[in-house]
Amino acid sequence: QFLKLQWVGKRLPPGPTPLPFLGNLWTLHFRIDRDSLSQVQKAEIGPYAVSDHALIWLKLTSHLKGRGNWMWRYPLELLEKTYGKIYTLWLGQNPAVLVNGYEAVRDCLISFSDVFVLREPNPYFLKIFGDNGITFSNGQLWKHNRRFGLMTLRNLGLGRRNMEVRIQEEARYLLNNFAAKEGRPMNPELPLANSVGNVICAVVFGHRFDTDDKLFLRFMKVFDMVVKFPGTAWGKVYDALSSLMPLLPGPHKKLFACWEEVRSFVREEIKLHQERRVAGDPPEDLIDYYLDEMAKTKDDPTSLFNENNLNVIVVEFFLAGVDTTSVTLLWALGYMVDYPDVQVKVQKELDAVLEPSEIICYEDRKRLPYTNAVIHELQRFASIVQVGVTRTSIKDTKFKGFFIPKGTPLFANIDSALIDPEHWETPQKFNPNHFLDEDGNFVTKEAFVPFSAGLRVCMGEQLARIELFLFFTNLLREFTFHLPREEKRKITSDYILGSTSHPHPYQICAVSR
Ligand code: HEM
Repeated sequence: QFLKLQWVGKRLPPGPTPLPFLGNLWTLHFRIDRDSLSQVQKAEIGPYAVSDHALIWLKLTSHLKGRGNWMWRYPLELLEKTYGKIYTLWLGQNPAVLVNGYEAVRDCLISFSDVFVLREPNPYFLKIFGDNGITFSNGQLWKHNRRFGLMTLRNLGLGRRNMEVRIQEEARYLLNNFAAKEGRPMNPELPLANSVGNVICAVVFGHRFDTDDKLFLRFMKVFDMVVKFPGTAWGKVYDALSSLMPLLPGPHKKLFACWEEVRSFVREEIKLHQERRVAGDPPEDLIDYYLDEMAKTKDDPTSLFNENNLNVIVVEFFLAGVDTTSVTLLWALGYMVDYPDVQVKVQKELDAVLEPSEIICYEDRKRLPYTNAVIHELQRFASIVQVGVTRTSIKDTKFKGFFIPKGTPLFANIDSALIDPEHWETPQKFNPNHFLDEDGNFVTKEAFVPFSAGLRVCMGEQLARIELFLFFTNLLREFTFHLPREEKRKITSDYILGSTSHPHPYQICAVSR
């Protein structure tokens, strides 16, 4: 096996020598630490948990103690020093190429966009989604579904009841929810997830749910479970032994029942839309748009519009759009508590520019350069998707002088671009000045790529940006956030590394201003 690894490795970019079975886990400072394992299992996991082997190992290495923040960056930085910006890591018995630094990441995602465009099939999501949807599909179907998704998001951004208006409404519900706590300590995680979940409900179903609606709460809870599963030890066993697992008892059986519940919730919504829909009425949400396309192409045997595909696309919008955005907001409140001077400065700007009862619009970001810079900086620094989502090469490829065989998993390390010292003055420090010029004007930065780039760039980027801006500004205008009196810790100094990195659960007080 050792010789086999050596032989296969010869064709790939350089990297540390892999050991049989373990590959390069030792290089990643891997050790099985009971604490880490249980934290990983408990971790809230977002859309990209899947079975990305690298993420699993990175997760396990992330809780090593004694080196301060951003543990997993450290071994990757060491590897970069030894092997350069592009190297191979053996994650167990599977090789993966890591591409580091903004320039190489950009070339990989943009110049080679049509080459590194495939997603690796994943047993867990393959079983649930089959060949449908956007995030895990490839080829013609991916293009077709992505085009439909983008067109729908664009259309929903227009008109009187557009997405911005819906988010403004949702922000008001969130403010009421926080205000009801009257400054007592609370964990903001669930209210944030429910609000962001309701924005996706507005996009796909055309309506929101009361946050005490039992059906909605059950949906969010079951959904949370199915999303978390791939990050658990059992989830990893499932992916490793996927052909055997259907024959064996275990928690995965329960999980697939949960998936069925999620899908039947969505099926019910589709049915309601079908019953209610009057031909010729303007479509109001993603399901309406899709049903119209299905009706238009019903006599075309080659049409890719079908109900199963619709169901998966709807589920994927929750999968990709809830955890990512709500976790970013969770970090946002954590940074405001940890950096009270930044919080005060944001509030001063909001007070100076906006009337107290003025409805905040996304356009207002242009009048609020400091606040806008803070939102960008916290996205950069929180770096929630870490190394990014795996791609594979569509063909044998020469990339920056290295041979990448067809089908090799590859990570364009987004995090390495977000902390590239060539592009950021103080890459390892939370510093809103990264996005301000000397006169305090907001400046964009090309290395700011939290949504990735190229053909597979995040489809919900615009929606997420509007959500982050409106939720953040509304919350900061209304409340001052601080730790409960008896607590002294820093919220943002540590994190749980799931598929998105989360702060450890925390309690804060939202005191009305
Ligand atoms: C702060 C929030 C968000 C962040 C940081 C984020 C980040 C990302 C990243 C890094 C990718 C992978 C792109 C690649 O493969 O290179 C991605 C893909 C995707 N995102 Fe987001 N995302 C966010 C919110 C959303 C929202 C709100 C939606 C809802 C519509 C969404 C929908 C998607 C979809 C459908 C994909 C798959 C695209 C494809 O494979 O073609 N995301 N996102």
